[in-house]
Amino acid sequence: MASSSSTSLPLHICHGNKLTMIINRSHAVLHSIAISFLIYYRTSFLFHQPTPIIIPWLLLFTSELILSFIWFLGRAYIWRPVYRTVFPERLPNDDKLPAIDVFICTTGPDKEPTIGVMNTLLSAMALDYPPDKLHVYLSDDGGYAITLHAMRESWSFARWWLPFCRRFGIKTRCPEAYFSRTENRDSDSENPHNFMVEREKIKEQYVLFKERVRRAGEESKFKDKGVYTASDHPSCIEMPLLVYVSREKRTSQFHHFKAGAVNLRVSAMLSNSPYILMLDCDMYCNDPTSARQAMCFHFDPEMSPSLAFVQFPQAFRDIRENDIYDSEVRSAYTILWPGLDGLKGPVLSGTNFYIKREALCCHSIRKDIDLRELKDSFGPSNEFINSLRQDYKKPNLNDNGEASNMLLEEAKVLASCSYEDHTKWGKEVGFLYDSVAEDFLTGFVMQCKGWISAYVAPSSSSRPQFLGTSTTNLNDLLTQGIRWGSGLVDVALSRFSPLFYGSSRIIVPSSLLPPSLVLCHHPSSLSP
Ligand SMILES: O=c1ccn([C@@H]2O[C@H](COP(=O)(O)OP(=O)(O)O[C@H]3O[C@H](CO)[C@@H](O)[C@H](O)[C@H]3O)[C@@H](O)[C@H]2O)c(=O)[nH]1
Ligand SMILES: [Mn+2]
Repeated sequence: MASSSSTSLPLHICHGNKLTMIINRSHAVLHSIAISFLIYYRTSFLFHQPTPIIIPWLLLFTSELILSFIWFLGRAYIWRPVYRTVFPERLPNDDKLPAIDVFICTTGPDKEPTIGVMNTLLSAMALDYPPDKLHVYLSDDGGYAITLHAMRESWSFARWWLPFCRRFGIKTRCPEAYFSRTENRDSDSENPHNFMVEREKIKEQYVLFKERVRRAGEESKFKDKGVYTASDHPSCIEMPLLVYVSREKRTSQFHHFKAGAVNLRVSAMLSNSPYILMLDCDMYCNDPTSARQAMCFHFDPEMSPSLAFVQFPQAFRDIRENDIYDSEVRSAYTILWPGLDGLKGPVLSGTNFYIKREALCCHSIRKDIDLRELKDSFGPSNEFINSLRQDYKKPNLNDNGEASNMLLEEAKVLASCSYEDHTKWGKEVGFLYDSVAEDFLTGFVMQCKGWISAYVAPSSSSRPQFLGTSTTNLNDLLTQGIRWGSGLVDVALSRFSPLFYGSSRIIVPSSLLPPSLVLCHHPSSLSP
């Protein structure tokens, strides 16, 4: 529980449901007794009655033991489920809030429609947070000219959209979602006529913006990437506030998918905010107060020193009524994550989390640390190493919010694909490369190193903090399932295998969490 600096009232409270806990634990005890009897029965049969059917009997017993072990690991989830309530209105004044860098990742317009990505971008720019403390980076992993062009268009449209949202207290700050709603009672404006006139004006601008982006997408200069392709292009950076980043990609160098695309170095050069919000390009900010909700934990003097990230659930807006494939992954966000939150916190879930930059860069830089040692970890850039030494507090921008040409040149060097050679990026620093499930692996290693996390689900009366699109057809679902499964197998077989790596450092039952995630949540991932 945290107290705001101005009052003694807590910024957040954590409550568990005692009755659920008692029922869960009693059930676990009863079930364990039943399993013990079963094991006793099988063992005594094996010792006392040697029969010709010994092989099937042994096979059956082995499978029962494996299933019991998986069941045992899964108990960690229900051992101590907790729920959080936040009080963002008790945060200190805006001038005391820390800056936030928002990272939105996209791979290309073929799979991820440009206008959808721009909507996510606009919703992030419109977060209810001091505008000078919000920096939005679009990481375009394909390096598409159309994405950069659409981003410039979004910048122009944002000049209409952001003041409108702030003036009328609009809650749905993703323009597409806002204008496609029929009722539009989102504002409690005192002057409804004025509001409606203004709304129509903005809607007109939005339609024009969409049309310009659509037309540009059809132009050959944007369709044709010239000599470059999505996996072979140089780096490119545009700014300010809204920053376009496309890291360099070469076919000769492995790119490590999203983990490689999330470029912490470029943002350290420009804004260097102490907190980072990660977003998938199809996941927009549905509640503008999420940043302040996260700050309720990061401002907690007791929790903050070891708190790596605050995770929000993934909610989806395209779930069909029957959801036959469970695209909503409901059990994860309603049962498992609150269960993990009662222990050491939820696992990193790829998107919708506010993370401390320091947790991703491993450690704060001690003043006495050797420069050579720093360069071995972070690469040769002196500018980048200086940014670490500034303790993540001083943005490198001038009074107009602009970066010098020299800084932009340095940022390009940092975005090059060879910069990471012979450094610890991806091995110990940043998002880890050992698995395609970079989120799970990075979060798990962080927790092994002593960091904790918190989970904030929306209350029944409030709106989901983030809304996105899910996989609704079997083909996409299988592709995603295979990627997640193989990502977890990568982890299970890597030097970070949870069966060995975390166990000695995390106390039981927390140590059971990662292996239980692999075994219970994705048991298929262990099958060949
Ligand atoms: O090479 C890549 C691949 C993906 N992405 C981006 O990563 C995000 C997630 O990719 P997606 O293909 O949509 O994966 P999902 O399975 O929907 O995503 C879940 O699983 C991923 C791990 O497999 C996490 O990274 C995601 O945050 C999590 O939401 C998207 O914004 C992509 O644009 C890249 O930038 N580069
Ligand atoms: Mn996705």
